[in-house]
Amino acid sequence: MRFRATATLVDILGIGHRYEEAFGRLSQLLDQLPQITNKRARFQGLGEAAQLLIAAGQYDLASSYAEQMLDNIPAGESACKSMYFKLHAEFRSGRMQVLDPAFQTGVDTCVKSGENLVANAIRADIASFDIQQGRSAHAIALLQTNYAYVLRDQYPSLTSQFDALQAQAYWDQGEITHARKFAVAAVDSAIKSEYTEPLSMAYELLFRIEKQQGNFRAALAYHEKYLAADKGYLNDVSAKTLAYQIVKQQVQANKVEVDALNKQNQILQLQRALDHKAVEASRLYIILLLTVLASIGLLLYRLKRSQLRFMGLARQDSLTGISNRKHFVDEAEQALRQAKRFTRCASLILIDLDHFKLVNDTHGHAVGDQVLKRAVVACQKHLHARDVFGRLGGEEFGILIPHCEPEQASDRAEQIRIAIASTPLSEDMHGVMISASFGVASTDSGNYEFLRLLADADHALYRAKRNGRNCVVSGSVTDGLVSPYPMESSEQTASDKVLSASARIEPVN
Ligand SMILES: Nc1nc2c(ncn2[C@@H]2O[C@H](COP(=O)(O)OP(=O)(O)OP(=O)(O)O)[C@@H](O)[C@H]2O)c(=O)[nH]1
Repeated sequence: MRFRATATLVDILGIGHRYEEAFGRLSQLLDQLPQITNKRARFQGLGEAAQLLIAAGQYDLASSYAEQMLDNIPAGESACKSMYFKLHAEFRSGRMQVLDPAFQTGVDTCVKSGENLVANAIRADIASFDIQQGRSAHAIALLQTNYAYVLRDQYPSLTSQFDALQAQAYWDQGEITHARKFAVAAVDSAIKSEYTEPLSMAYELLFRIEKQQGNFRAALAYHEKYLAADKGYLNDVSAKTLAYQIVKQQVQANKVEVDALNKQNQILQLQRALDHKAVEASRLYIILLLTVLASIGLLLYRLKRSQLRFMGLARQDSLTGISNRKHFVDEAEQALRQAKRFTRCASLILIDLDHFKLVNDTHGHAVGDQVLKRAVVACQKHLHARDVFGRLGGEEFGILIPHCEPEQASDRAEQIRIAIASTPLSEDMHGVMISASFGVASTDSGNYEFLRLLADADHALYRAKRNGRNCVVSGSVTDGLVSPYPMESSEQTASDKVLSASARIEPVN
């Protein structure tokens, strides 16, 4: 509906000589045309385009629109109008050398469809071409034959055209009376408010007729009217052509502007895409970086874990899982330093399993290992949180108890002794006797040196062995480093073993 309304508007604006607006609307109409599928609407729009473009002298363009009309004629319409636009464009182009038979076909088509007005418009072009070609008699015959129908239709521009053409043809034939009659008729039938081609033709003929007849006053009057009509007509033609060119330029300028905007838009889109890509790239870079960092973190974590595991293994006794000798000594020394700082008493219990060699020899090394483990479990049941417990070597163990007076230490040792002696045994350990001897020493004398304390406990332990084993003996530094009991040459005390791994303390005589 909008398309058809615009087409009608183009027609009205053209009739009203508002050519610039008409071409502006026509441009909109032609822009919409590709989207229009309705045949009737397309036919109407194409017809308006062809008609207005012929008026502006754009014959080739008009012809192409007329051909589009011919290609798709809607139901209820004939090819008559489309053919007329095409033929009229061809004739007005001035390129026609001989009369195209299509003109007669056009006339026949229009007559057949009952569109006599259009048929006569085509006949007017044929007659005009005949006059141009010097076949004025033929033109008169054609115009005369159809003149009655033209008069009946009362379409001023066509009537005026028929009159002017007959006047011209009769003039060419030398029939002045008829020429004058039709020239006057052309002036009378012309649209009064407009300067048209037939009006200009008619005034020119009248001027020539009067001049030829010697009526110079009348000739001058017609000449003036001819000049005015011709000028008016040419102005109108120029106005149409100019309007067409102005609108064409505007449309082109708009297109260039739209193209520029589109290009700008494309650049912006490309820029946005590039930004997006850059963000994506940096995001990938960050992900890559994070992955590398995570891998490094994981590697460090694994390294740390295995380091800790190795450190733990390095500190552990592999059979019993408790601290080994070195770690025990380190921990015990640290606990003694603490005790010294707060001048609190600390005690060391040395434990040595009794006749362990005999267990190994009698029941085998595996049973010996079991006994060691069970003895450790028995000890652990009586340990407190701050106690430092470790295996000093072979079947010897040490417990350093911080904040512990000698009496308390002896009591704790006694509890552990009972626990070891009453260790439950499994079936494969049948006949094994487990017991341990205990040597206890304390820092109550104010000496916090680990080796000295170890030596004291060692001597107490030695006495416990001498006392018959499976008992607790408490000793002190006052007992001296020299054992009151003679030691078998093969026997080596726990302190000897520790000293052999660190600084040896020479006995004081
Ligand atoms: N099964 C086993 N035996 C060990 C282990 N470490 C040391 N031994 C043995 O422990 C025994 C210690 O024997 P000795 O030093 O003579 O002491 P003992 O037989 O307990 O005698 P007393 O200490 O005087 O009661 C040796 O036979 C060592 O081979 C071990 O990890 N497992």
